[in-house]
Amino acid sequence: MKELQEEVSAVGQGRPMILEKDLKKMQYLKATIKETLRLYPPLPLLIPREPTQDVKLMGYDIPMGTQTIINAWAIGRDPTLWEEPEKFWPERFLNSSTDYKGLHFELLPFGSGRRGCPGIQFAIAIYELALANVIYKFDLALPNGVKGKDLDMSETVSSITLNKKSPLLVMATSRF
Ligand code: HEM
Repeated sequence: MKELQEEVSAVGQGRPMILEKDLKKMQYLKATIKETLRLYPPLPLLIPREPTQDVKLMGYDIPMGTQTIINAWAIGRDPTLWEEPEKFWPERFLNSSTDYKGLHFELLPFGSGRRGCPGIQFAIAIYELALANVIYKFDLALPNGVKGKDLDMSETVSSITLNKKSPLLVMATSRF
């Protein structure tokens, strides 16, 4: 959080708002969003697919028409793909070309291929702009002396989306 706020403050320089043109200077913000999407993909099982022909994949025979589910949540936490996969560690993306646009199969929050998410650019622009401005304008703290390490980060799936099991309570104090 400290690194994120320092980066956003350095770019904002006391101006009233962070604008879209500022975002390209915020590498830590982008890494933080990637790390969040790795650990908590909003559609953890993407959308089911059916192969249009018989496929042999990694030794498995998948007949045409089989409902196939891709577990992006599990891929994002696979210890053969990620160092310390359970750790929230945005720095892993700072000097890495890995992104979520569907070409790096270890990070698939928006799926991949011709049925991949067409809303990706819009979603990312909104995520970046909203997060940058919240962090820029407010100091955030947990209420009642709760420490970050004690926060309940357990998850649940309702319908097809991933949700936090218990609500996140945060105190926001205006910075200026
Ligand atoms: C953080 C936000 C979002 C996430 C994580 C997300 C994720 C996904 C995923 C995983 C898929 C299935 C891809 C696949 O099976 O390969 C999908 C499909 C889709 N998304 Fe998104 N999405 C987001 C935002 C949006 C937005 C903002 C829009 C529209 C403005 C959108 C429109 C669609 C549509 C229309 C499809 C179906 C594409 C098709 O079947 O051809 N999504 N999305």
